[in-house]
Amino acid sequence: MTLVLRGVAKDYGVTRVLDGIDLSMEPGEFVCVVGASGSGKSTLLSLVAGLTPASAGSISLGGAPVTGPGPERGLVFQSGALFPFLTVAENVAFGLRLLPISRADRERRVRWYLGEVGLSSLAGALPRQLSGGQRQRVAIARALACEPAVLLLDEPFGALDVQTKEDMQLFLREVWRDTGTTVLMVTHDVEEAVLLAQRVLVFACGPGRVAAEVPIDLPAYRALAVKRTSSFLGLRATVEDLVRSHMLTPEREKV
Ligand SMILES: Nc1ncnc2c1ncn2[C@@H]1O[C@H](COP(=O)(O)OP(=O)(O)OP(=O)(O)O)[C@@H](O)[C@H]1O
Repeated sequence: MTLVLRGVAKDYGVTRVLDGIDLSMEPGEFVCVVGASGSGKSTLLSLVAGLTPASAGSISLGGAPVTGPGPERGLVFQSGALFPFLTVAENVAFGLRLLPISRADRERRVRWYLGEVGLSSLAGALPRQLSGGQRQRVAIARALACEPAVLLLDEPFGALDVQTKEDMQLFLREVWRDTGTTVLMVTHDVEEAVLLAQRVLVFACGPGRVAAEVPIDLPAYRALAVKRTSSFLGLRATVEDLVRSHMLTPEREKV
């Protein structure tokens, strides 16, 4: 399903925080959004998730307008936000209760996606018994279990240590290739964006908008060693420079 945003804007009170967002994502694409704090990156995800309505413009998925949350769009936040009193398997099964599928199919999906994120042996554990990386894996499995056309990720690895973060980045690329789901991911981390995405959108502030788009023409298979190649370092520098040059609000730029 193609995700299309046309002229999307968002106002909070009298403040326009996003303006003129045009974006089209083909099925199976991986796009990362980077940019200054407050440039509206999370707001963009909330709009696509249907958690809040756009003030102008249109958002559609597979030709159908987005008017609220739906199982075809899975959302994962930085904190994972698991239900603390449900086991890992129950957390993964949670969203499936809303889908018109049989109990056997539900159980099959929970088993499959727990296997996919490497947590089958922890199916009966509670979230507090898991590490931060394991909790994020459960959150991703929970979103994937609904087999969404689009996976929306908001800084999913922002709270993890460097080593765990790298493991999760490689894991996410694998899951993306296995499932063919479309991924729209917000991150502060330019290196992460260049490692994961097929193209990177750079947001600017005041109001939030797409200031630049950088295609990431690295090989489809990316091991961590790709980070040491000259093409990776060049792309990272390009995106970093763009982020920096669009950090200032127009008012500050005049000073
Ligand atoms: N519910 C809300 N009510 C009022 N203003 C809001 C609300 N949510 C976000 N904003 C404002 O909208 C702007 C964009 O916020 P948003 O969280 O989308 O930015 P961001 O780029 O994701 O920032 P960060 O990188 O710091 O997470 C900010 O100025 C923020 O204060």
